[in-house]
Amino acid sequence: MAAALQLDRVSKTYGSKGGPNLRAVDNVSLTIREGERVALIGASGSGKSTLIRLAAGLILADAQGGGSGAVHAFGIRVQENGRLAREVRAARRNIGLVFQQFALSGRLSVMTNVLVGVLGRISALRGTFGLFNADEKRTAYAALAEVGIAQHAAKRARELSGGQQQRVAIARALVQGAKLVLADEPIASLDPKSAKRVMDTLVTMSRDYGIALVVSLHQVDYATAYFDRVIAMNGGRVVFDGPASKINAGFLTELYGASAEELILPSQFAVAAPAVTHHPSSQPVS
Ligand SMILES: Nc1ncnc2c1ncn2[C@@H]1O[C@H](COP(=O)(O)OP(=O)(O)OP(=O)(O)O)[C@@H](O)[C@H]1O
Repeated sequence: MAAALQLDRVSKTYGSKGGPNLRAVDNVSLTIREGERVALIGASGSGKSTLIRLAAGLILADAQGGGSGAVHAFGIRVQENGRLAREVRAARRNIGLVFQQFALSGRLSVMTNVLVGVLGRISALRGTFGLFNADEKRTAYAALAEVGIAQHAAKRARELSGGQQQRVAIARALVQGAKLVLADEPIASLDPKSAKRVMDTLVTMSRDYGIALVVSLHQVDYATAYFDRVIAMNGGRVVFDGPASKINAGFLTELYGASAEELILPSQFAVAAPAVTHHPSSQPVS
């Protein structure tokens, strides 16, 4: 069975005017299995966002030759050796993105934003003119109901709160039929209650539909509350990849020194247990 995501010796170097180049991701190899849920943690600037963008083929890895810099999703090549793969569109069809920036089109309705998830499957012409059929609309509405915001379907996306917008992005990934969801700091800048709802929704979706999930998180407390496997990055490298149960304050200080502090929530913000519902009879909404 092909891995949901496979990275082979992937690096990304950013040039800076007058200064030294910065290696944001340094020779990372990792495998995420189908249906697996993984939290990606690390202090600010450790390379989490860059890694997620590389995985989605939104940015190109360094060209180093020798089969390095290869990214595959479900066995389909996304990029290799600093070039996007010819089959990248097919690979992306399986990948849902839940990103804070460029997530939604604020002036379009919530419903239309979710319908964008269908675009991978319908003709470009029909998509351009927004000609979605009744079946597609029903599917999109069902996905919005699934993430608990069907009542906002007709509103413009920008009228929704940050947490609601993240749930629209999750509904879009469901409609898309994504088998892997990459979420880049989906709860950054959300209040604790909204953050919990977004995390609950992501994990419920993953459990119910067997969707692999990679979530970058600033706060380790969410990583340990919601995930079995944690990948920790520092200076562009993977410094830990293992069970969440190993992560505690002492271990984080070993990994990050003083910057461990920014990863640990003050106790008044302790993360409540996940409210993850399981519907064994659920059918994919797509
Ligand atoms: N487009 C870019 N050009 C130049 N440098 C960049 C670019 N994007 C990221 N970097 C640098 O690469 C490093 C890794 O950044 P990245 O955003 O991946 O880290 P992060 O772990 O996601 O951080 P945060 O938690 O603050 O989002 C940082 O030093 C950052 O300044």
